Amino acid sequence: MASMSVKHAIAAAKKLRSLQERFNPGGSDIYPALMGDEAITALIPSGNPLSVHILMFTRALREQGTDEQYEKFGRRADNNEIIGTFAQTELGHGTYLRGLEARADYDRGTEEFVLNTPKLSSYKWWPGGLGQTCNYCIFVAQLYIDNEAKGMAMFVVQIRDEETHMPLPGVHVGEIGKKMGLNGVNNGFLGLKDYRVPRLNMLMRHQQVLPDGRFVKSPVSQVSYFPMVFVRCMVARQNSNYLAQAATIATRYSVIRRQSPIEEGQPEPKILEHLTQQMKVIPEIVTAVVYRLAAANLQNMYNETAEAVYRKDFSRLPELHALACILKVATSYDSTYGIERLRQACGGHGYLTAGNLGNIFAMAAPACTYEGENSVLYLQVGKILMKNWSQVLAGRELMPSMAYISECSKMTSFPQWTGSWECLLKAIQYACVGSIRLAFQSYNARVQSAQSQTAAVNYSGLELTKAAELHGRSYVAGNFYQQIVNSPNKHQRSPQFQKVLENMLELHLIQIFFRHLGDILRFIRITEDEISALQRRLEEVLKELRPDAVAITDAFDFNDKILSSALGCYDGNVYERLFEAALKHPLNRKSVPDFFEAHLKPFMKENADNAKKSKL
Ligand SMILES: CCCCCCCC/C=C\CCCCCCC/C=C/C(=O)SCCNC(=O)CCNC(=O)[C@H](O)C(C)(C)COP(=O)(O)OP(=O)(O)OC[C@H]1O[C@@H](n2cnc3c(N)ncnc32)[C@H](O)[C@@H]1OP(=O)(O)O
Ligand SMILES: Cc1cc2nc3c(=O)[nH]c(=O)nc-3n(C[C@H](O)[C@H](O)[C@H](O)COP(=O)(O)OP(=O)(O)OC[C@H]3O[C@@H](n4cnc5c(N)ncnc54)[C@H](O)[C@@H]3O)c2cc1C
Repeated sequence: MASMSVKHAIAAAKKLRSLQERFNPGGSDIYPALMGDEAITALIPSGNPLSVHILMFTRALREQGTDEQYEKFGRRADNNEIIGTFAQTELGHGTYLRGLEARADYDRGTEEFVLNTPKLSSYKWWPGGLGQTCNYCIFVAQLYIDNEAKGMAMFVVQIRDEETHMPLPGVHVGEIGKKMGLNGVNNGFLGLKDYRVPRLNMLMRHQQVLPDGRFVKSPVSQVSYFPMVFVRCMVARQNSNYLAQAATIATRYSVIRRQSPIEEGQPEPKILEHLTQQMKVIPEIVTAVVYRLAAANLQNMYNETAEAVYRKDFSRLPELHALACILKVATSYDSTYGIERLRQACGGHGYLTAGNLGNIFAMAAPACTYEGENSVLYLQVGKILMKNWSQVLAGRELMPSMAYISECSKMTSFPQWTGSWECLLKAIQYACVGSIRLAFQSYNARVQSAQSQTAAVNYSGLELTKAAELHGRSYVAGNFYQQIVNSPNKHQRSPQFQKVLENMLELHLIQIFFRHLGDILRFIRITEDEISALQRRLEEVLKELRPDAVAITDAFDFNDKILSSALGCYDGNVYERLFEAALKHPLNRKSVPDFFEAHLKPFMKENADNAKKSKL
């Protein structure tokens, strides 16, 4: 599997390079080129062993290295002359970066760093492609000068000979073992023992170690986290893709499969005629669209911030960090939940490998963990919300994506309930601000009672997480509302298309309203009649969107090769393809399986003999 994945990954990397040259000639930004990433991802259903090389190794060299270091390492990496990974996580630490144990001791006598993973728990563990594919890595270690810790630093480390691919002396590298998916990625482990690299192998765009050992601190230490921010932005796009693929499969199957008459004596309808099936499938189609739009917005913000950081303007880093966290969490959680819900909507055939929904789930699910485990990133955002609430109390302006928090904070009560889109959006935002206020009261009370900020974050963790989740909902729903209702290119849309988009907005807002009804009722009085009216609208908008479901998923434009699903094939010949796949199973090569003579027959005979004996 690994060699097949590498073969496909090389084909994908060549395709990506050509896309890059087409969309972004000579440029460094791979995102425009990734418009073909659905194809790239589909080429390698067991995961891409070059993903981290492309997404993190090359970018870290470009963004964290000096121009000279880019010339020495980055150009060769961009050109795929060397293959690298991003080796930060260790067997013993992944989230708490200040706890990383790998160390880099500066030797001013030789102007080198001596790299060590002092204990088993210090081994790098998980980096994509590290096991077998890569010959280089970005090695993240605690920097020590004269045995004084200076914080985290990144080092370009060659781990395998470029000709023979043999691990170099002092390098212990290999594959970490089978996973629940992505088994073509060869995630690996790496131990270094007294491994020396020249001083200029430390990436020094933002922080430097001078030949005499003097340390020049980064103006903003968080800029070293930038490679992770980029991938969080990519995850938002990629996981919305996974959800869109699953939604396409389930939608197509739901208009092929017929089951259970709705009226006595009537023929069995397509299962998508059942209202409950519509409630399983159509909201996931809309969620995929909602997150794809939010991810595109985030990517634009990343590109703008990256250019600003290149000019040493770090002002937008905090907002990008907050949004990248919230979108990475929301998209990975909701896509994973949605794909499983869509699998269940396809009955038993949804559980067949030939349906590919299990593999799409296995590809999407780890995004809840890598690039910052979701619950940890929610806490990150919760902390940022506490800082911003302090700004609100001090009457200061907030970052644009949090402006609604200021507005809602000035409302003494929620206006008369109208049930309009603006009303629904404001209700989610108002509930979010109410949750932030309550979280801040708990958090601040703890800080005032002399608890450390870290402890206060931990003990207020449930409320911080709730506030962060509602902030994510507010941002995503607000972005979707703007794109549908206030988009500058709205007039270019046909009335029919605008109506479909507005139906999707209606469904998204009502669905989020019902998902957080408890949170909303905590702060807003809504009558039973007003809630029942929303229930009716939900049923109505599902009915309205039903005729457009296939067209919307066709517009995702995934071909059969990408979907790789007997349930979601464009020609709708589901049963023929399921049967074709079944006949290809190795067990069907022989009429009588080998295990019959070896195991089953003796087992049955022994039981029959025992039964006879017991009768005697
Ligand atoms: C061939 C073709 C290929 C093409 C590919 C096809 C397309 C595929 C696309 C996408 C698929 C994705 C594939 C990806 C593959 C997986 C790769 C996975 C890689 C990894 O997992 S890398 C390791 C990731 N690890 C983490 O994320 C660690 C998480 N932990 C942390 O971030 C930190 O420890 C912390 C933030 C949780 C805690 O930090 P700390 O305790 O040190 O201190 P804090 O007080 O919390 O923070 C200090 C300060 O810094 C601010 N901060 C924190 N993080 C950031 C950041 N990232 N950016 C900016 N600022 C940050 C924080 O807000 C605090 O600020 P204040 O001091 O409060 O102001
Ligand atoms: C498929 C895959 C690919 C990966 N690729 C890479 C890669 O290329 N490079 C790389 O460096 N890493 C990679 N990783 C590692 C990934 O970044 C880590 O798994 C992730 O950061 C979580 O760290 P951990 O696994 O050590 O879990 P831990 O940090 O040990 O956390 C375990 C659990 O403890 C809880 N927890 C931890 N900290 C806190 C906290 N502060 N507050 C509350 N609860 C907390 C959470 O529930 C968390 O899930 C990959 C992981 C996977 C699954």
